[in-house]
Amino acid sequence: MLEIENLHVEVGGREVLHGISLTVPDGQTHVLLGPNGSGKTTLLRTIMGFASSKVTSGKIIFNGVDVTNKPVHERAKLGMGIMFQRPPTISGLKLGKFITATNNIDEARIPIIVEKLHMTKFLDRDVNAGFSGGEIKRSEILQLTVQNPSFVMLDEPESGVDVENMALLGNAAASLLEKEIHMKNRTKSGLIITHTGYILDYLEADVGYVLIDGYLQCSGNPREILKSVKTSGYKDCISCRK
Ligand SMILES: Nc1ncnc2c1ncn2[C@@H]1O[C@H](COP(=O)(O)OP(=O)(O)OP(=O)(O)O)[C@@H](O)[C@H]1O
Repeated sequence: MLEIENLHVEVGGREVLHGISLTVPDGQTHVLLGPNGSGKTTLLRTIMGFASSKVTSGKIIFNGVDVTNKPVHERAKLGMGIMFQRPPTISGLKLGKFITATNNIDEARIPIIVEKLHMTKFLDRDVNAGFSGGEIKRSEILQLTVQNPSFVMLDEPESGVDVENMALLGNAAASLLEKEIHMKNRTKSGLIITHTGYILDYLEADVGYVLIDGYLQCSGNPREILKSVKTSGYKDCISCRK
């Protein structure tokens, strides 16, 4: 579904990603780990097409289409969606109106999903205005669920989320990624940034990567990578790079 070829990206006049290549096949979910500031969010924002990320060389191919120079809204139309780490507040736009405008699912399902995510009382509030950390994450996964993208990017879905909200969020993400059906029948794929790996309690991931200083250092079984990082931090990955 997604192929990234030798991607070099500058942010604020400095190269942050130095030749990233990866492929996420149909039906698979990959996770991205790495220390703070290593370029994980930049990679997701570049895939989504935000102008702040300047691609200086390399390609992003989505379902066979070269999207490297396409704007965000065209990538969204093609089926890409992102859950932000720190989404903006949108003053003057009610959440209820927003999800109706961006809806790509059977309308009858919306109230059920809203209820499941405990978001009913937020529908008449401006998007993210005064929402708590956990409420923002539920709002984000609600927006993504109704947008119904085929390529789902989640940027640190766990941060600031309590145990009960984590279950709501994790189950919603699993459902969005069609984890209840066999991989070969899925129409969805995903790329998830995680520091803690809590999201893996709710959905299986197929491949994990470690990004260090803008280089994809290694890839492999996500749980094994996470275990190693939890035991010895990123020092082995860093020494591996030197
Ligand atoms: N607009 C900008 N101008 C200058 N530098 C930037 C800008 N945006 C991001 N950066 C820098 O790019 C680097 C990568 O940032 P990024 O947010 O991608 O890291 P990350 O791996 O997602 O970190 P974290 O785990 O802390 O969220 C950081 O050093 C950051 O300060």
